[in-house]
Amino acid sequence: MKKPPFGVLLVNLGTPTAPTPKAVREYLAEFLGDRRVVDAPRWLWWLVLHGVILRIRPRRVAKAYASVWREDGSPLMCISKDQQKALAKHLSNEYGQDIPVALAMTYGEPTMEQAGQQLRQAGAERLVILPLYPQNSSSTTAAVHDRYANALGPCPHIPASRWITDYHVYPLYIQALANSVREYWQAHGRGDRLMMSFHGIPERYEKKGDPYPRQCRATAAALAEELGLQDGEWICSFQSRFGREEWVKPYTDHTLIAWGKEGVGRVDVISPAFAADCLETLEELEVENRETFIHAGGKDYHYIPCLNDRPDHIAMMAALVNENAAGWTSN
Ligand SMILES: C=CC1=C(C)c2cc3[nH]c(cc4nc(cc5[nH]c(cc1n2)c(C)c5CCC(=O)O)C(CCC(=O)O)=C4C)c(C)c3C=C
Ligand SMILES: [Fe+2]
Ligand SMILES: [Fe+2]
Repeated sequence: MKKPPFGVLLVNLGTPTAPTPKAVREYLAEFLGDRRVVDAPRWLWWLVLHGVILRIRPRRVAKAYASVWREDGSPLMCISKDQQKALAKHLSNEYGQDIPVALAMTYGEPTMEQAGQQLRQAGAERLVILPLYPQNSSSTTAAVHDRYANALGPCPHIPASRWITDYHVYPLYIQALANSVREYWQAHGRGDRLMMSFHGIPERYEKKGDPYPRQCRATAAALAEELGLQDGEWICSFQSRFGREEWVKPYTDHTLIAWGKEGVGRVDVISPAFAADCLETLEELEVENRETFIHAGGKDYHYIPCLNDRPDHIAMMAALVNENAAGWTSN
């Protein structure tokens, strides 16, 4: 077998194995136990997490997962596997030989160790690591970095590796987003306003230097420009608050309430922080926030899906990988 010039490690967040309180509890324990996600003092946070949050939240969140669960599993997992297969096919066609692409999740399975073993078995000695987070955050991208470093802990020979820390204004990313919005408008007509709703983080994290909110605002501005939108026709907002402290603003739900009261007729919503549809888009954005807007007096609410395995999204990933694999194209 001809050795591949490199392998690709795709990484996303992870998701429960089943839409049940038990599986959600296990998932949240690992996710929320990561100090990159919640930076509170360990002993205090451990008490709150295990003593309060993991006793209450899993039941409610499991119901939300059940409402979006697919026959083949959690949407985030199913779509990530589709992306992995499509990227492997795309790159293998380009190179005329198999380019191994492994999928790892930061929390749960497949683990970084499992993905690493798969890449080793395929003969990959150099890796391009692509965390599927367009914007770089300590709570996501840095957590991938920690897990990757930990997984390499026992390795006597670490592979050459190149990191894609973010692609928040990468032209092919912005173009793929714009294509999906234009196609949606062609099929369903166009709303009065376009809301670009990103997963939030605590305001405090931004003050400590987390580049994520700034990069979200830059993605939104670049997409607005690509679509030729004027000020007042679009907004960059933040969703999915967790806990009691202030998160980055403006909040998606508060904005929708204000717009509903103001008499905005139709709003179109896209979420350019997510490479794949997941609980936060399919339940929170598509269902909960629709109700919020309509209840406040809004008339019509349209959710535009994530890029998922759209060919222009996969082509964008391939281009990013190729740029980072420069000089590695032969054995
Ligand atoms: C876009 C990237 C994400 C950032 C940044 C992010 C920060 C962040 N998230 C939490 C807490 C939760 N997030 C939850 C779900 C969730 N978060 C992301 C992505 C980002 N999170 C995704 C893709 C998902 C969905 C996973 C799925 O299975 O579909 C959840 C779980 C759901 C719930 O209990 O409400 C929590 C909790 C924090 C605290 C944080 C930054 C500090
Ligand atoms: Fe999150
Ligand atoms: Fe949520």
